[in-house]
Amino acid sequence: MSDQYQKFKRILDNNSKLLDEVQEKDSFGYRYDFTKIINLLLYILDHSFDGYLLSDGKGIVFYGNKAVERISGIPLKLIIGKTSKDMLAEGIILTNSIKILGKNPLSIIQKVKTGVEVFITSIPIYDIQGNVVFYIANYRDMRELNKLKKIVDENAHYKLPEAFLTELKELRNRLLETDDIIVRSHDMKKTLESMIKVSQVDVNVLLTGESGVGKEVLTKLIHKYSSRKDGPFIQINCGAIPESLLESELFGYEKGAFSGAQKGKMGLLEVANKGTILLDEIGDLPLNLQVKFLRAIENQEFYRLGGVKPTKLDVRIISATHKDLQAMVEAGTFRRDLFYRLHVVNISIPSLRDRRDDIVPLASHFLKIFNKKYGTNKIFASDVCNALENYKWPGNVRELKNTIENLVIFNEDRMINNKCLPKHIFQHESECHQVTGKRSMGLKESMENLEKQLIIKSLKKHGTIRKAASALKVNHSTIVRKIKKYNIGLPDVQDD
Ligand SMILES: Nc1ncnc2c1ncn2[C@@H]1O[C@H](COP(=O)(O)OP(=O)(O)OP(=O)(O)O)[C@@H](O)[C@H]1O
Repeated sequence: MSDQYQKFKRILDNNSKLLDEVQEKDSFGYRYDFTKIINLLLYILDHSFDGYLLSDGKGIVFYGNKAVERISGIPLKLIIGKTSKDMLAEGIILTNSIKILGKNPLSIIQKVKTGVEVFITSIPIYDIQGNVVFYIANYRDMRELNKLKKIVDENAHYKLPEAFLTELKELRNRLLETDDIIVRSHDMKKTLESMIKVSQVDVNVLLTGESGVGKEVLTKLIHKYSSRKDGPFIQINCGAIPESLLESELFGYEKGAFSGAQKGKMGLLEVANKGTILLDEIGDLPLNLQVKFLRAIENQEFYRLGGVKPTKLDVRIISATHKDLQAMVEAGTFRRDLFYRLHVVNISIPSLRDRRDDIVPLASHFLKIFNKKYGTNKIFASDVCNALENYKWPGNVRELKNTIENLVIFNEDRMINNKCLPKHIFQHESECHQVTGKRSMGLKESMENLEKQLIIKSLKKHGTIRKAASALKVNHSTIVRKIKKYNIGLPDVQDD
């Protein structure tokens, strides 16, 4: 104690005069005056670069440090004594932040009346009965975070200090959480890094990936973190609109351009001016429109149907497809010149079966969403995770989302176990798939997967760990160790 105290004293002696006021010496050593210690803590908070807001269990702010004022540009006297609801009503904050006063830590981006965007992480503090007694909200300036990101992007070729990169990644993860996008697998993290990088450069992007992998949600992310974020985000599915309407939808038309055109109409390329347009299913764009579109990109302008005055094209084009455009080019069904215009950067989003580490976090995320939507409180049994991870998910994240919604709606019991899952989920399960699946697993990972599957099967078949161990011709302790290693759930198995 006294060593620690001396160390603390030395640091403070060098930095401030406060310590003399904090301590009161008695005959046994040092006694502390807690009022003074709290003052010391507040002194430290006031000299912190990050902002801190403390509110009571009802969300009424009782303390804010100087950095909150510096970051938000709002005087503290307008904040202290108020809840976020009061601040929203008074126009001090422009986005509703009530959800940060929940039972769990949460991060949000909040816009305040000075126009500044603040990244807030709120952490509830509990008493021993589990009631929230107060909240600590950590304030960070989005401009600072974006500056940090820019430095990293611009200096990607230099080796930056590890701690700096770790912090940046952590911030990116937290930003993602505010966007409700779940990314845990290594491959998807890499894809996301490319997305964030490309969001900073105003180039056309071609996103490839099977249906339901998340092309649309990730396109919105590119738009949101780009310099066009204040412009519109427009989306059109080229495959869903009849060919006869697609041209006027994209390019617009002038009055009298065709019978029935009593008034002129803007096309989506014009509506998206200064923003981003997502052309989904670009492989379905008919050849005649491919020509017109190419011309628009090359000339940076286009004509409405029946129009004689050109309209400026100032949009970032993100095209998405689950088709093999390169093969279509070779087959002559997609123009090569347009392909190269759209494909300045190509980002390929892996199928869900090739990023199995994302499956359970996504399933838990959707369970939370649908529990909230339907007012339920369903939970997964541990065996469900294995089944979900082993299924091929041909419809990718969309199929997983629909499956979880169905389970929440139709499952009678609170606990969702393997028996509740649709039968087809088990039809694809086989060790062979584990070893020869499309994702290129290393030999070690493939062997481990196979080992895990064999243990699960043997446990299911024999019902006890000892019998399963005997069937697999290994010791009981080996199976126990591997159950732990692979996190295998044991609802119906006895530890004999
Ligand atoms: N990483 C993710 N985190 C959370 N939700 C996701 C994620 N990826 C996809 N989703 C959800 O899955 C569904 C399908 O995603 P999305 O529409 O982006 O796929 P897509 O690749 O554009 O599909 P399509 O090619 O059929 O248009 C959406 O409801 C989306 O919100």
